[in-house]
Amino acid sequence: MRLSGDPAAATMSSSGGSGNFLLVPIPEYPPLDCVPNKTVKIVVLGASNVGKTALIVRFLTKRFIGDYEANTGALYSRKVALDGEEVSLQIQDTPCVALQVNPPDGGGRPAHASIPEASGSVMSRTSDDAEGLHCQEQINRSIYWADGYVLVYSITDLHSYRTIQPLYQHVRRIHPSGNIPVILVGNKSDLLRARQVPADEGETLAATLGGVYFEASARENHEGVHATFLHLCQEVVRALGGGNGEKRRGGLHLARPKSPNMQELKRRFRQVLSSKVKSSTAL
Ligand SMILES: Nc1nc2c(ncn2[C@@H]2O[C@H](COP(=O)(O)OP(=O)(O)OP(=O)(O)O)[C@@H](O)[C@H]2O)c(=O)[nH]1
Repeated sequence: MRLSGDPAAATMSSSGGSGNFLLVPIPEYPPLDCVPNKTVKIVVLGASNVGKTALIVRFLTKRFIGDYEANTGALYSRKVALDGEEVSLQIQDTPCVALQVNPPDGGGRPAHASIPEASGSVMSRTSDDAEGLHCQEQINRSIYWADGYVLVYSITDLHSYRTIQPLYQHVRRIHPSGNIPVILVGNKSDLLRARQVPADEGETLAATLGGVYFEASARENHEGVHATFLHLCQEVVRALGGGNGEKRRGGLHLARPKSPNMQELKRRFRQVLSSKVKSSTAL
């Protein structure tokens, strides 16, 4: 990935929030700028707090930003050079999905999946399906829209790992047929001492999903995150019938960003300057 220059981090006072916030520009291309009929649409899915946003920010800016406002599901559009071809990459961040642990007597909410019907009928606000997965309507729409899927769990959170299988089943209910490129990411690999999910469990699960497993750390390592998104983009282009099948050299390079839309940034990222930093400067 090549970013022209290093996006300047800007510190701005928040409107309505408290204190200063560090904003990292994520340059955007308005969708109409997208390269016609060469668009790769990716959605990043997973339980709460696994690092979905951090992975996207690391991929797009090469930086790790520790804290964000609650994930509301932003869409990022970038032009990228993929194996020598220019494509428009759209990455949809999503709010967390929750695995409801249904009471043993099978009580709890009716098991139904509000999946977009071919007729486009309105779906219920949320959907609970047989595995007790709780998805907001916007997540179902993102699943419906996307060509490729990044399923994320944290290696430090067994529950987030257990969410992956029902989440994949849910994706399959929305896309019952065809090849849906999927990668499984075990994030926070820098927290080895807090590991709850062995790497081979991730490998095994990825194999059952028909995808590839990547262990990554949005905090520590840009290359690993880049390789993750590169692999999925190549799989999506192959699945969409682009290229002639074999993996070509060239990799993935982000095009020169336009000037960031700071108003847009205000809506996307905020990082409360950590009290540690303040107290250390106060010493
Ligand atoms: N140590 C470590 N912490 C990480 C890593 N990635 C994310 N985090 C932290 O995990 C927390 C959640 O990161 P987010 O990117 O907001 O996770 P999310 O999945 O978008 O969270 P939701 O808003 O709950 O959906 C933040 O405090 C991050 O700083 C990582 O690779 N290593």
